[in-house]
Amino acid sequence: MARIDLKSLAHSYFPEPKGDEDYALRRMEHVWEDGGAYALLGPSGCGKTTLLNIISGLLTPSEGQVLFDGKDVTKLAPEERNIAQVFQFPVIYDTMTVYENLAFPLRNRGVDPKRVDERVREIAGMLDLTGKLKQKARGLGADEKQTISLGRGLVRDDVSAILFDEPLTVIDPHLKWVLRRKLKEIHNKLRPTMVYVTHDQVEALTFADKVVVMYGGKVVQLGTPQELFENPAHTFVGYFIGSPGMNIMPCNIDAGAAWIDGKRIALSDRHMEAVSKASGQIELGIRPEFLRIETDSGSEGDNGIEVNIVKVEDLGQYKIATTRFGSSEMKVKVSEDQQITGQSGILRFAPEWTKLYADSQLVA
Ligand SMILES: Nc1ncnc2c1ncn2[C@@H]1O[C@H](COP(=O)(O)OP(=O)(O)OP(=O)(O)O)[C@@H](O)[C@H]1O
Repeated sequence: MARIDLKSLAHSYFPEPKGDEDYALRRMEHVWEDGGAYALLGPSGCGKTTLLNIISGLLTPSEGQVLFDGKDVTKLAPEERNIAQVFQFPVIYDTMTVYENLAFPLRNRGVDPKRVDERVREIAGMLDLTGKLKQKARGLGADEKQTISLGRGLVRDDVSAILFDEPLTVIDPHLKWVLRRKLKEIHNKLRPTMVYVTHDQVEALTFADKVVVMYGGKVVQLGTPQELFENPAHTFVGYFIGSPGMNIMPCNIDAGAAWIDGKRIALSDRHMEAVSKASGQIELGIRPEFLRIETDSGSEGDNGIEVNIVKVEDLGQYKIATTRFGSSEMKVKVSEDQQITGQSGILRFAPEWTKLYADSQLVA
């Protein structure tokens, strides 16, 4: 498997791009480690497929290079790149058995029959296809056919990378969950370099060691699921990751505090120092998990503000309280055993989890 380097990579579908807005992919510089499981995550139109197609060779980037283990593959066609690909819909031969389908990528390259047999049985075992090896693919359901496609993608152990383009779209929700876990297990066992495109954060966060979050043609953060949760580098990552997403609101900075709708939220020296060097629109962000609501007694103090509680949704293992002050709203994740009485309370901010953004970029 290979390390993938994206060097000064950018792509515009226009022959003469005039500005940033003409780029489907804005300039990026990344190293994706050999044996890593990467998810490309982002909303429709953010450039995921463009990036995947550049890595697979279906598309030649208008700028920059793609290297596999240091070798420049930018101009090579997909078949010259030694990669495996799994698409949204099954790519299998209906007239072949499941065994033959799984064996195909290996036989096609003249792999020794004994090795073919070992490998087919190993992958079939991992994907629960062993009992179906002798069946023709034609009679199988869409889920099973797509599972075979995954198997065909995984069966070679000599590819530089395995690229998955929303591979679980056609799979029913329960099996989706099972296959996601299986892909993760297979990755842990075989350590191929995997790149997995999805717009589903749960899929990305359960599958990947590193998630590449894309927005508006840019990689806005590349990090572990924990990093994306704890330290969103961009307000989009705050919104997009988490359920509900981060509370993010414009604020003014003055006298050692952030001011939102006339309410004062004390900031640390670290916040103040970083924000003093920043310019642009300043926003405060805090995840619902790092806010507390007190409804019994207490006063605002340094890290609390008085709020109205406008809604409490009980989601079983926890509740989400929607609080309002002035025209601002913040959501709070509350444990299932906390009783919320009354219609007002004190909303408390954990200072270490209070983030400041300048023009959407994290500053502290
Ligand atoms: N062949 C093309 N010609 C011109 N513009 C294109 C082409 N393919 C994609 N685009 C544009 O490039 C941008 C990125 O598209 P891309 O398909 O890479 O996004 P995506 O994140 O994969 O979206 P989706 O999840 O909907 O597939 C979009 O603005 C899209 O309209």
